[in-house]
Amino acid sequence: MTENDDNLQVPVVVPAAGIGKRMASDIPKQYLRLNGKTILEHTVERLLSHNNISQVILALHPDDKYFQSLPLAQNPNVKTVIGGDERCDSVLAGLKAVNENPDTNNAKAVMVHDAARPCVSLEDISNLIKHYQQTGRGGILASPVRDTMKRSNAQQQILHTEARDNLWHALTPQLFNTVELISAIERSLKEGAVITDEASAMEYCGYAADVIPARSDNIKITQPEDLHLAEFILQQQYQTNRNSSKSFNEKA
Ligand SMILES: Nc1ccn([C@@H]2O[C@H](COP(=O)(O)OP(=O)(O)OP(=O)(O)O)[C@@H](O)[C@H]2O)c(=O)n1
Ligand SMILES: C[C@](O)(CO)[C@H](O)COP(=O)(O)O
Repeated sequence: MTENDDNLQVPVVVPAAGIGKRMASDIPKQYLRLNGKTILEHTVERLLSHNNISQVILALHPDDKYFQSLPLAQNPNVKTVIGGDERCDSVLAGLKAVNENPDTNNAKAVMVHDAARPCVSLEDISNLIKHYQQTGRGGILASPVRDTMKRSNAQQQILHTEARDNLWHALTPQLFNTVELISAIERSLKEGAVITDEASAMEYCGYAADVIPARSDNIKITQPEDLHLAEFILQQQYQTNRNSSKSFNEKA
């Protein structure tokens, strides 16, 4: 069922219950600050600045002691649930809240976006939503692989070179029919399928899933060296926005 409506509102589940092991920081990486705000705030504010997004459902760690001190905690458009042991568990908790919440349960489509991806562009989100509206098919933002890709054994001995045509980095948001995605994740978990993103659950259950070409600077902040890169990307994006709003005001 496509929803050709410019006012289509798509709720977003944001898994934010991780502990950031690979970041090796004193606090969960989503609460590290870049340009004066936590990564989580950057991400949620970016999402809520999109015309088709008015509800964010955050999945938080059961022992999260940081969120309540953020202004986000007072935002009526931000709801929270308790996440789970794995990302997919956190996503499922958020999806069930979308399906049960009267503010969001009439939405046929839902997006899932990592808290650790604050640099996502509004245009890419628009492209993902337009794809769903025009085709009725779910999809994921993805960036084409640019490097030669090698497959090795556990001893890091190269086995072969992977063909890289039609090979993509899966990004987020990922957009799917809410009920179908809940069903796919539940079945995948029940049957022990390895799912590291929403599309892998949909693929496992035979649902359609498309890639929508997107910017490669929609990075997932994972390791320490990602922080400076993300800070630079965000600074560039905010500067571009300032310049465009300045030139708009000068023309007005
Ligand atoms: N049980 C989990 C694990 C991860 N996440 C979220 O899923 C997103 C992507 O996961 P990842 O980058 O792996 O974050 P962490 O799991 O925190 O990182 P690490 O694997 O290094 O511990 C993050 O926003 C993270 O907070 C979650 O909500 N629940
Ligand atoms: C969902 C995701 O960001 C797509 O690339 C990725 O699979 C998350 O993996 P992680 O190991 O939970 O960071």
